[in-house]
Amino acid sequence: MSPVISVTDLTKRYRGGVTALDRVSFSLTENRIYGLLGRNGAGKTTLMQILTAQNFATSGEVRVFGEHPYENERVLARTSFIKESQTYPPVRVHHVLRAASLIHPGWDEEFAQQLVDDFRLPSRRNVRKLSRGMLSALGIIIGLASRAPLTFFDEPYLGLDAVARQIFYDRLLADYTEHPRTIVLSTHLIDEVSELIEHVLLIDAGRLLLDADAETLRGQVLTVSGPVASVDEFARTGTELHRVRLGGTARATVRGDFGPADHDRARTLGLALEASSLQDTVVRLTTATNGAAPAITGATSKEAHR
Ligand SMILES: Nc1ncnc2c1ncn2[C@@H]1O[C@H](COP(=O)(O)OP(=O)(O)OP(=O)(O)O)[C@@H](O)[C@H]1O
Repeated sequence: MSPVISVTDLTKRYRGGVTALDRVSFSLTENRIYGLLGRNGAGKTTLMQILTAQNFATSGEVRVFGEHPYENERVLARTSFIKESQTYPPVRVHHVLRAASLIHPGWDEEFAQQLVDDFRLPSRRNVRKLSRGMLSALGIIIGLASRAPLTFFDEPYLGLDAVARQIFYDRLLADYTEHPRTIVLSTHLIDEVSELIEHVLLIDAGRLLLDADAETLRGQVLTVSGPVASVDEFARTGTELHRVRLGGTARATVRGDFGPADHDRARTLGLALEASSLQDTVVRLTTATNGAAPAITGATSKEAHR
């Protein structure tokens, strides 16, 4: 099966010397939900802009549906990109939705109307008069109802309240289950989307730090706590990412190819053990060695140290 996206050695340098992307390589398979994660300025938006032909690479190869995306109607018609702070012409909401329906061949009008109701969007109001959260809801409705085979959401929920964000997650998951497609979701609200994400891409300072199946990753990063000597011993079986010490006890986040035998050993050592949350893993990996933590790449638990 050919990948939906294939990126090889992608580098983007902006004028002024910022390297936003530094030899990034990965591929995305169809019908998965990808989480594109990373700190502010990591390079996420730049990457999505290049993949949707809204920005140019300095070097490297990008293929979307096997083709170059630039000025490529075949590719762009199958792609939807919902940006943070998306702007619209000053027309009524239903006119914006009508325009979106004409651009996207997979548009589902009934679904769009249902989402308008769900988000309580005033469809006869001019978009200039929408609140910040309502504008975000409009982008989300377009992103979902377009049912594009490849959909990017770049921090789509600026100003959106917790209830509306939950509606977004619920509708996204339900619709994705019925109409599988490739979704790339960039967000800082990692805890909120951790159940949604099937595969994680973590970018830090322009470099791909993590390319891993979310379920596999859950077993690879563990937090152990107990007597310092036991924590020391357990930590030697992997890479220690973080440690907090409290008197004679310690709590450490350790990354490794752990299996049932390691869990048993932790118990024998008198340690409490839990899987690290995705948010914790991302925080620890991007701070472990001042952003220079070893990369974990590949859909399996194989690690590639660079
Ligand atoms: N047009 C530009 N000219 C110069 N530098 C830019 C430009 N656009 C982005 N950058 C820089 O490139 C780097 C990556 O920016 P980018 O917007 O891709 O990050 P991001 O991961 O999306 O960040 P955030 O999570 O804050 O939205 C940053 O250092 C940013 O300042």
